[in-house]
Amino acid sequence: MKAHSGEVGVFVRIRPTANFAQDLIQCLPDGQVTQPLDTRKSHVSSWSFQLEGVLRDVSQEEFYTRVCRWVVLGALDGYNGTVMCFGQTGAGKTYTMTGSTESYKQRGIIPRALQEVFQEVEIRTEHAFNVYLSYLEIYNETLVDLLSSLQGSPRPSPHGMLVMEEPGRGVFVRGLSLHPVHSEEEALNLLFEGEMNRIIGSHALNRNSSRSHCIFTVHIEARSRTLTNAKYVTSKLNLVDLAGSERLGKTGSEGQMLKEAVYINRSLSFLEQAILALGDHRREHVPFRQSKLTHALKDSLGGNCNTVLVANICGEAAQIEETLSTLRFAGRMKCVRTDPVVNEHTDPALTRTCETIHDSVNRLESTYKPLSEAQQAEIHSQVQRYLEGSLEEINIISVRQIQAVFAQFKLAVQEQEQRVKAQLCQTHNLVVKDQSADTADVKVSQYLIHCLGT
Ligand SMILES: Nc1ncnc2c1ncn2[C@@H]1O[C@H](COP(=O)(O)OP(=O)(O)OP(=O)(O)O)[C@@H](O)[C@H]1O
Repeated sequence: MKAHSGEVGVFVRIRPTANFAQDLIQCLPDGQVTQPLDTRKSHVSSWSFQLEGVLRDVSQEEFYTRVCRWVVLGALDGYNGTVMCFGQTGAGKTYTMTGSTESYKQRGIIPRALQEVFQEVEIRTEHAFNVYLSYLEIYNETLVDLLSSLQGSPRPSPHGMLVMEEPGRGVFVRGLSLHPVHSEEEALNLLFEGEMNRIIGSHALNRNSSRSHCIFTVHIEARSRTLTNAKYVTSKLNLVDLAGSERLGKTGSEGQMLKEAVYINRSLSFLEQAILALGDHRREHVPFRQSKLTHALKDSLGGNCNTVLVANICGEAAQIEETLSTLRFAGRMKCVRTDPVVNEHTDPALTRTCETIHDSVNRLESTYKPLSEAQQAEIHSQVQRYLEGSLEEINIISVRQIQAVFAQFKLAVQEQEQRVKAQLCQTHNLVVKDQSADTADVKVSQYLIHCLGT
């Protein structure tokens, strides 16, 4: 079940209810929602939403395979990916994203994605992968690093954490720790560490209600082991568990919980405004900076990203208002366009190394190329001037030239020999003819001829 390219994939997951048979909101696979007759308060009893699919009574494994797997595999190919769970409190967002601790079979999207990533790293041997994790919590408009307690985490910045944007790097959180992981086990340990640090509260609709938005990010970098170019790809896989919207009357939140609920509802409303603007192609401005959540998710909602929204709803008729509100949000998300492209980069250090190697290979090649006539004449001239003393150094840039210079020297020595021999022969003849010449001169000439190998 893969969303069409250029569209956000929107899926509905219905939390199973105890009164499944009579109490269920009818939610058909094509996005039709109907309300049971006896709970109708108005005459509108049927709504229609454009969605990828409605999943009811599916196992965690099937849900992951049908909805998320393609986004995870895309991240290994260099595409950014986002899977985000949205819905009212208690609808099953954390169950979907992290899973239940009750059994291994009930593990959610994050542990399954980590397993998939490391299985693929083993299989894709032609690439060297670097995997890093970060875990961000947004609680009451404050950014919290859920992994800051781990060894090796940077000391918290005195200026606090901040959502920032840089060309080429996109959106990132300054001060958020990034942890290298080399195996599924190591990654799961970090996930559990972060889970322990999350802020959980208890209210009428959920005993373990997340009081914050959480963004678990898998950062992937892949370099080819076979190609010696400086290109490499990176991606960010954002797995987002949003805090649940809540009707304050229904949850009965008070005090700190009430304050949290107000922050949660306000930030979700800003998220909805950003989604509305993203889906309206006539609007030039998208209000991402209204909240920390929308700012942190700026490059993860649409644009260069494979995006999936999971709309978690409760099956009970009593939750119809909240369900419709969630489905309206899901419908708006469907209007958001995406344009995923592989994040390819060039390593400047490696580029320089490659250029140096390339230059050396070129020089080595040119070094063994035969010399042209002009080059040979130039070397001949340089050697002559060097021998005469008018040139101090011979300009040599290749092995071929060295060979040519030696050849010229050999020639010069041979010519010199010829000249000496000729001179000596002349002198010898003179000596033979001129009996009056000094015998000592003759001996010197004979000695020289012997030395020169005649
Ligand atoms: N598909 C499901 N199958 C079985 N149990 C589920 C399912 N969905 C949710 N639950 C159970 O329902 C309860 C509430 O779910 P969960 O905590 O995931 O909701 P939530 O949407 O994250 O709520 P909140 O926004 O308050 O954090 C949990 O006990 C969870 O195990």
